[in-house]
Amino acid sequence: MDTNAPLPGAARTVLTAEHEIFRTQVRRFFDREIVPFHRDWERAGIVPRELWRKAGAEGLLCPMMAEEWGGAGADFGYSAVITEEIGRANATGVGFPLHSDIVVPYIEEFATPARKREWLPRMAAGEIITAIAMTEPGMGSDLKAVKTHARRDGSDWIINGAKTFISNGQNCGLVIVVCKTDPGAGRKGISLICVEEGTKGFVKGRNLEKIGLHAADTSELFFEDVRVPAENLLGEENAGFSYLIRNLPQERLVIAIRAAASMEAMLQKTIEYAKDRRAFGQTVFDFQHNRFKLAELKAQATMFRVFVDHCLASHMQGGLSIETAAMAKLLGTEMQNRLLDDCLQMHGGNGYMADYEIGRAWADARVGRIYGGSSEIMKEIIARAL
Ligand SMILES: Cc1cc2nc3c(=O)[nH]c(=O)nc-3n(C[C@H](O)[C@H](O)[C@H](O)COP(=O)(O)OP(=O)(O)OC[C@H]3O[C@@H](n4cnc5c(N)ncnc54)[C@H](O)[C@@H]3O)c2cc1C
Repeated sequence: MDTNAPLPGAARTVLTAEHEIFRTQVRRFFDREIVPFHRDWERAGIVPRELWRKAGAEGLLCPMMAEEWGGAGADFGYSAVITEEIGRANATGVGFPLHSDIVVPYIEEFATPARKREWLPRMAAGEIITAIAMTEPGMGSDLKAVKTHARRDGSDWIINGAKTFISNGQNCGLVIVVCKTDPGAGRKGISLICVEEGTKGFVKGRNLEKIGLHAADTSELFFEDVRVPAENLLGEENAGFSYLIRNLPQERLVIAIRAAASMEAMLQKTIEYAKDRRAFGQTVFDFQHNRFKLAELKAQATMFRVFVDHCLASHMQGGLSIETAAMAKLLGTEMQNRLLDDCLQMHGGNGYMADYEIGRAWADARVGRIYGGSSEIMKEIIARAL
């Protein structure tokens, strides 16, 4: 069965044959370099940096980056393929989309030419892994309440503050720090400033213990009188909030795309499991209750695939609105949580065992309703546009 088809027997129209050729290459890389090791990385709490360099050499990082900086100058469809393969393989520790589709685009758009020359080729090669630090111990959803502060001192910025829950936080070679640069100005007093690993006063705290996403490094980060050159500022001073808002639809679409792929893959595995597992003299699939449940799940996943492909097409044409991206994230992650719970149930006790993919996917999916803007914040965004 072709799990990439949105409707039985119908090919997806949003991606081209070239995208699908790329998928074959990505899948081969995943099967060779990621799938056999992901359980070990879950135990270690981190993915090795070496994987990033291999992915860079294979052209799997920053596909959209302009060729002059070391990228492929490709469209977002190529990024979508990588995200889908992460969802399909349940390789949730692999933070490529955060790096390629969320953090690096800020650098490519807003860094000075000298900084772009210095950083971007190394980011495409996987030599510099990136993170973005918005959330703080006392603040997450209400971004304008950020406390981390940066002040100008001659030709430098001096940053003080603490961040938490930062993805790629242990592995990052560079982090974009969301700072207050005009504390009295609310959202109009926020700037984005890059801090490199090894800068004096920049300390990586604990790799946080989570209930899922065990292979992903998620960290506290501390900034104590961290001095960075003025040119580490991205774009204009105090314009950071507007840059963040502009790029959020892509971040939310990435989460929705991964949810769609995860639902399809885990549903397919559950169907196979139910057809194989026997109880009361028949297969689990033979019970009408279970066949009806699987039929419902298939219908829901199919409906979401059509919507998310519509969003993907809109985004590739430059027309995905903030509220439509919020709808995709809200619907996708909420549906994914329900669907994976039903799939886990159909696995019985095996579903609760970490050796089975479904249990891990179920735990990993929970965060989708929280990060990248929680489900409640998505509803706020959608409601504002009503
Ligand atoms: C695994 C993981 C990885 C993460 N990665 C990153 C990262 O790389 N970078 C980063 O900066 N952050 C990251 N985060 C943080 C994440 O974005 C925040 O946790 C999220 O935005 C919610 O913020 P909060 O935790 O402070 O919750 P709060 O803002 O304290 O919210 C608590 C509850 O109140 C609800 N709530 C808040 N405001 C409203 C409202 N207006 N209306 C209704 N309900 C509301 C929320 O929906 C939530 O249910 C990560 C988090 C996790 C768990």
